[in-house]
Amino acid sequence: MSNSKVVAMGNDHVAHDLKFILKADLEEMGYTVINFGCDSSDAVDYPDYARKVAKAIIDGEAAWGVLVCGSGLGISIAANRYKEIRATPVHDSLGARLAREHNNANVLCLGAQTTGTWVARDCLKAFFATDFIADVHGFRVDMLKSM
Ligand SMILES: O=C[C@H](O)[C@H](O)[C@H](O)COP(=O)(O)O
Repeated sequence: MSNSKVVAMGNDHVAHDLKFILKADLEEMGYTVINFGCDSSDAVDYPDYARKVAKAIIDGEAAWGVLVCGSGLGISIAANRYKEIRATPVHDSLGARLAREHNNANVLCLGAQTTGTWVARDCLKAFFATDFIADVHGFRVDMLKSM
């Protein structure tokens, strides 16, 4: 079965509320969501959740990831430790669109403390509505793969 409509989600304790909102949006958009995140305010460590989502993508369980922490920064740094992951922190829908068009990002990172709920939802929609423009930008993404 194709995993192209499967999204792995991960988040820390700061971001469980936003995670559930984005999960519902993704399901409404027709995606199956695997929730690897934490579901409460009890303190956890964002690298653990970035690792779970990266592993799901590397193992072929999901094609996409959405990671949310306070800033969207720590969790993106953690996810980008994995060669197969192109995780981009995004703060508006233009950034979300360019992350797909130019960078072929496979993981969207959002900050629950830095991006309002409606902007985050807008970013999500833009990210998942946009295709990579491989014929123009593919050679640079290939360069990333070889680094
Ligand atoms: O980049 C890291 C994230 O913003 C974390 O959500 C944040 O560091 C968690 O901080 P605290 O444990 O103070 O809630």
